[in-house]
Amino acid sequence: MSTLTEVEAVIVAGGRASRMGGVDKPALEVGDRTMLGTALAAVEGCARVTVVGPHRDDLDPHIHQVQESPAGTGPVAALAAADPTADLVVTLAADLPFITPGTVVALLEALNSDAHAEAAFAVDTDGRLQFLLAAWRTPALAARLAALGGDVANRPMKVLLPERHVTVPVPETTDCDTPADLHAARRAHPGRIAADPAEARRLLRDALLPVPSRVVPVAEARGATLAAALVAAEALPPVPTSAMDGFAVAGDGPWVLRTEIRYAGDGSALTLRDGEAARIATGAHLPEGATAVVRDEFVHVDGDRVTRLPDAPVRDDARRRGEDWEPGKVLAQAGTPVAPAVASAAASGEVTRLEVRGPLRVHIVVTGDEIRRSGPLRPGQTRDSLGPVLPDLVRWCGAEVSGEGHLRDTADGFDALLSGTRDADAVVIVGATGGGAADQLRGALARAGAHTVVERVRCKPGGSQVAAVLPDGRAVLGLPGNPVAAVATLLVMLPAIVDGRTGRIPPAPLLGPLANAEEVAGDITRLLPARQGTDGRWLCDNAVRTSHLAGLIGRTAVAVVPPRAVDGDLVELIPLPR
Ligand SMILES: Nc1nc2c(c(=O)[nH]1)N[C@H]1C(S)=C(S)[C@@H](COP(=O)(O)OP(=O)(O)OC[C@H]3O[C@@H](n4cnc5c(N)ncnc54)[C@H](O)[C@@H]3O)O[C@H]1N2
Ligand code: MOO
Repeated sequence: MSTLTEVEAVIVAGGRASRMGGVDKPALEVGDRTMLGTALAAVEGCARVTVVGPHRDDLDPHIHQVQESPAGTGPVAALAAADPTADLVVTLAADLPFITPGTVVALLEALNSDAHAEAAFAVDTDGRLQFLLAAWRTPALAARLAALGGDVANRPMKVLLPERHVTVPVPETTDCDTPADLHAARRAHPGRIAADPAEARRLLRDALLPVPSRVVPVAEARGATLAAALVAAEALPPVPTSAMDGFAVAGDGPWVLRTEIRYAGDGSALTLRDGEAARIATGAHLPEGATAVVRDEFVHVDGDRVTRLPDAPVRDDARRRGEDWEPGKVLAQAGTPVAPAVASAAASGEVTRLEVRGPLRVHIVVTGDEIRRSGPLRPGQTRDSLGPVLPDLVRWCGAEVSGEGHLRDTADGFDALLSGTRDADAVVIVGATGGGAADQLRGALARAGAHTVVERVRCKPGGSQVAAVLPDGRAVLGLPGNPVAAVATLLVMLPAIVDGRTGRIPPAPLLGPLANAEEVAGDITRLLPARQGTDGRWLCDNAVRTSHLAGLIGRTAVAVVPPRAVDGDLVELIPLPR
């Protein structure tokens, strides 16, 4: 067979996947790399590799990048844009998480084994032809494209099918078109031990698919994430307005004072003729004919005569229509949380409804036969010191509580929990990450068809946490039972679930310099209660009892202290609720 050095590869990696909430499908991770990364690995060694789609800054510079025109017009347009020149070309999609270099070799061998064949196509286990997973004689592909006479946009791949072709059974053809496909592909890969909390967050965020968006009145959007940009519907100000208490004037002055006074909220008709002035209040709309506003401090009024003071600066104290923005101005991009400023800017821009995802609805469960919420403790029981405060912590992370419960340590109970909380977007389970209880949680996750994203994290406390995704997209976060570990893990991980499921752009972490790093840093990342000293540096508590939250009293944040940190290092600070 030919060596790969005579072969080009074209990877079709376009557009936003509409069936997956508009995510960038080639960038989704399955296993330990993106699906585009899997495609690139499969064609490594080819003479030239072309990726067709939106430009990706993170690709190796030797990879050729082109975009079909217009963008998003399908695979035929993408192949036309790639324009390969080597004798042979391998084409593949960027949503095939199981293809390998062997898949590519099998296609090329099949093509070479039949001198008359113009192309070799993969067929899946059901015998269906995979048009994009193919090897072509490049002139044959060029001829098929030329025969379309430039009409390549949004054409089905079958228009390229040459009469003389061979097929190759390829078991790795499973593609990822829907969330269910993606979920099934990911389940085939084991969960990971994350190197630190930052990696755990990234893995979880990337494994989650956004919930469907909805259009709601602004007041109902608080706490959600914008799914579409907030675009001003009206100019601000919509009409010329006075910025000061003073006089609306027409012309250069001096002016004759009209008896009418222009108050804010006054919409009556008033027209100034050249040489006239009228008293006006801050926020009032300018009368017709007004050329400027002069504030009280800059004029002298004598009867009905108004003159500008000789040393007063000549300045217009009016706000002009559109001075702040014109209609169509993007006030906040998609992915922005609907915080008070966003809701307020929507009001200023005359926008009454927003397209949003979320707020994230979280179902909270504490587990453990020994845990008791209220009433006197019986022998063997432990007071539930987490259940009463978890709702506050969940809301602090920017989510809503859709339900709460206490679960006994039985397999049935865990199964019922996972199948019965479908109105939630995420399930937070406390105290089932280690020992026997963990088997209940992991067993129930396996029976429910979950994909475990994070199996453990290299950090202390919180190392035993589990994060998984259920087939319907719900996130499951298993928090360690020790209360300090549970709180630290929740504060680190729940915001990542909000990001992943609502499409929120991850907020930049809050950073601060450490005061006593050398005392508290260990071999793995530590999550420690911290407070700010008078010199502005952050002091961490080294010896923290994890069985109660009293150690968090008077502390402002949980510091994420990386291994071998030194004094003065900037570290992430996760604010604690006040
Ligand atoms: N042999 C080992 N045992 C444990 C290890 C270990 O590495 N080897 N790790 C310890 C650490 S660290 C943690 S954290 C816990 C994690 O265990 P689970 O997530 O399964 O949690 P539980 O065993 O159910 O509970 C641990 C601890 O916390 C108390 N707890 C649980 N829920 C509450 C609540 N709502 N309010 C107050 N206290 C709660 C529970 O009674 C236990 O004392 O495993 C350690 N063991
Ligand atoms: O895993 Mo435990 O969470 O270290 O405290």
